[in-house]
Amino acid sequence: YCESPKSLANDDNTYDYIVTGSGPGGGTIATNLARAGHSVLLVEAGSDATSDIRTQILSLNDFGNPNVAWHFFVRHSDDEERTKRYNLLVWRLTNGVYWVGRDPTTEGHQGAERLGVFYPRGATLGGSAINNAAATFLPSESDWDFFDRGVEDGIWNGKEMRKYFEKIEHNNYLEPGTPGHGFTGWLQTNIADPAVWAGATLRFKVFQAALKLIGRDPTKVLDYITSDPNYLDPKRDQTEGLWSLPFHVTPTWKRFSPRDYILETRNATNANGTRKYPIHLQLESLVTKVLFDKCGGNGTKPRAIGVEYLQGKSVYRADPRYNSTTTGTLSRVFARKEVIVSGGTFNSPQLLQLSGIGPKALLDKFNIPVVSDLPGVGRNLQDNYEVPIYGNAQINLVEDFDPNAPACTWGAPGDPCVDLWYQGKGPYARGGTNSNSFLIQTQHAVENERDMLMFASVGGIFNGFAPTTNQTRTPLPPTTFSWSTVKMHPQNTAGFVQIQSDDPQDVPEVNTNYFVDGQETDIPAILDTVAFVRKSFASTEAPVGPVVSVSPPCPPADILETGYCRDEEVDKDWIKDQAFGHHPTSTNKVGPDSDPMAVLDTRLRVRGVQGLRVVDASAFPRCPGAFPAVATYMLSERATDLVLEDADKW
Ligand SMILES: Cc1cc2nc3c(=O)[nH]c(=O)nc-3n(C[C@H](O)[C@H](O)[C@H](O)COP(=O)(O)OP(=O)(O)OC[C@H]3O[C@@H](n4cnc5c(N)ncnc54)[C@H](O)[C@@H]3O)c2cc1C
Repeated sequence: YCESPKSLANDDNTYDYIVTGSGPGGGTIATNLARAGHSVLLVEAGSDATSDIRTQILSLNDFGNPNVAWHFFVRHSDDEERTKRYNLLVWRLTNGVYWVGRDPTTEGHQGAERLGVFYPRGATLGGSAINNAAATFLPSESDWDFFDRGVEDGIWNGKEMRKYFEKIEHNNYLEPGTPGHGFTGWLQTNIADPAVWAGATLRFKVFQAALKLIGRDPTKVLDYITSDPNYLDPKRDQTEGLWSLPFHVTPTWKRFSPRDYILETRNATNANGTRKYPIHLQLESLVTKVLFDKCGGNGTKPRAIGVEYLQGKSVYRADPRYNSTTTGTLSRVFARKEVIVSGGTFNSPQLLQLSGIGPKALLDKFNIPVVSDLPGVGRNLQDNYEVPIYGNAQINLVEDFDPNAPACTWGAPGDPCVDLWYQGKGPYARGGTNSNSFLIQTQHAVENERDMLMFASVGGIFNGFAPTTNQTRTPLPPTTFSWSTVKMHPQNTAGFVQIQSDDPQDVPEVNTNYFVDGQETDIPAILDTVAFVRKSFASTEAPVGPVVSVSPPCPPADILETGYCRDEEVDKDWIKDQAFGHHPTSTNKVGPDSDPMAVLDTRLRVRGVQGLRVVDASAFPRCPGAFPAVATYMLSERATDLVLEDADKW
C-alpha cells in the first residue's frame, strides 16, 4: 500500500497549476496560464503593497523598504580578512538597529553582531520588480544560445527569443512599428525625455572624452544619450557606444511590474460580472514544501502534485517585520497539471532542498528524505560584479535642472512632488539622468562581445547596498563624476545557496564566493574598465576636466598614461574587496543530461521528478546581460509556451 498526499485533494483545493512566487518569473507565467484558460493558484509570501506609494513612483524607490523586501545578509567570500575590509558591512547594534561600516567600535558601539553583506530581495506581489531599479536592458543573443549548449534543440535560440520581447513590450518611447519592439504588450517601458538632458550638459564633457576613446563622434553626445540601447541589429552585442537606458515604467514614470499584469488579469470581468480569468491569489503565504506522489509504481518518477504553505504575515526570518509570535497556519493545495517554482534565485533552491530535491549529502544532514539527488540545486550562483569608478571634476557638476520645480521631499508627508505626480506632472513624472548606458568591450571579453555596461551620475556614487540607518554620512562633493559599472558575462560560478536547517522559516546560507573562478578574465576586464575611465577623465576638456581620479584608490601620481595603476595590485585588491552585486541568477541551472550539475532540462523541468518546473532567474545557465529582469520576463513568456505545449499530457 502506498499513501499519496493526493488523497487530501478535492475540488476546493485543486487547481490546474500552482505557481510559487509572483516576480518576473512566477507572476508572468501564472498570469499567462490563467489567460490561456487554466485555473492557477499563485502563492506569494509577501503582501500586495500597491498602497505604498514608494512602490509606484520610481523616484521614491527604497531597495530595502521593509514593507516589500526581505533582508538577506550574505558573504562575498570565505576570506575573513577580505570580508572585514568591505565598506558596507552590516551590523546589528545591541539596541536592535542596523549599523553600516567596517567596525562599529570606532563609533563606540560594543557588542554589535555582524550580519554580513546586505542583499535585499523583493518579497511582495510582483517580487523584486517592486523594489528594483527597473532598468530594462536586453541581454545578448549568446546568453540565450548558451541554454542549448550540449543539447542543440533550439528551444532558446537567441534570434527567436527577440519575438518574446516584442510580444510583451508596450514601448512608450519609440515610433510605433519600430522593428524589434512591441507596442501592445503588457510590459510598459520608457526612457528619459531629451529635455532632461538640456539641464545636465556639463557632464557631457566627460561622456565626450569617453566617446573619443572608442572612436565615436563626440558632437553627437545628445543623439546618443537619447537613443535606444535595445535596438534590433545583428551587431548590437558587439557594438560599443553611448545610449539611453530604458526602465519598466509608464509614460509618467509609474513603476510597471508583474503586479500590474496580475491584478489587471485578476480583476478583469465578463459582461455578466463574473471573473474573466481563473487566477487565484494566495498572498502572505510562504510555500514550505512541494508535495509528491510517489505511488506511480514501476520505476515511475515521483510526481509533484501540490504544495504546503504557511499562511501568515512576515513568517520568514529574512522579513524585517518577522515576529516569532506569528506562527501561521499550514495548508495544502493541489495541482492537476504542474507545480511551478518561482521563488527567485535564493528561495527556489531553498524550496527544492526543503522538498527533497538537492545534493544528497546536504539533505541527509537535515534528515530530509531524498526525492531527487541533484547536486546542482543551489550551486552555480552567479552575479554581475559592480564597482563604482569616480573622480572629481574641476567644477561643480550638479546643475539646477529645473529652477521652477517645487522642492521635493522624497515622499515625506506633504511632498508637493507626489501631488504633482498624481497629475502626471513634476520631477517624479519624468525620467532622470540615470537614464544612460555606456558599453565597452574590454581586452578580456568572453564571446568577443562587449562585456561592460556603465551608467553615470554626478554628485554621488553607487557603492553597494545598505539598509537605512540613523548614521550621518558626509555627502560627496558636487564635483563628483562617477560611473557605476556592471560586468557582463561574469565567469565565477562558485557561489551557492544552501539550507541551514529543515525549518522553512529559516534563511539559507548564501555565499557569492566572488572571484573564485574566472578571476583571470573578470579582474583584468574590470581593470581595463578602470583604465578606460581614468584615460577619459584625464582627457576631459576644460572647464570640467581634467577629472581627478579618486577611486579605485591608486594615487593620482601612480596612474600611468594608459590609465592603469603603476602597482596593479592596489586596484586589484580594491576590486576584490569592494565589488558587490544584486543580480543573483543560475542556482537551478538549465543544462544537458551529460552535466551532473544541471538541475533543469531545456524545457525547465526539474530532473528526476515529473510535473515540476522552475521558472525564474535561478534557471539561467549564466547571468543574462547586465540586468536580469527583462530576461526573466522573456524566460517566463517562453516557459509559458513550453508549459502549454505539454498541458494535454496530464
Ligand atoms: C534592489 C534590487 C535592484 C534591482 N535592479 C534591477 C534593475 O534595475 N534591472 C534589472 O533588470 N534587474 C534588477 N534587479 C534584479 C531583478 O529584479 C530580478 O532579477 C528579478 O526580479 C528576478 O525575478 P524572479 O522572478 O526570479 O524573482 P523575484 O523577483 O525575486 O520574485 C520572487 C518572489 O517569490 C516570492 N517567494 C519566494 N519564496 C517563496 C515561497 N517559499 N513561498 C511563496 N513565495 C515565495 C518572493 O516573495 C518574491 O515575491 C534588482 C533586484 C533588486 C532586489
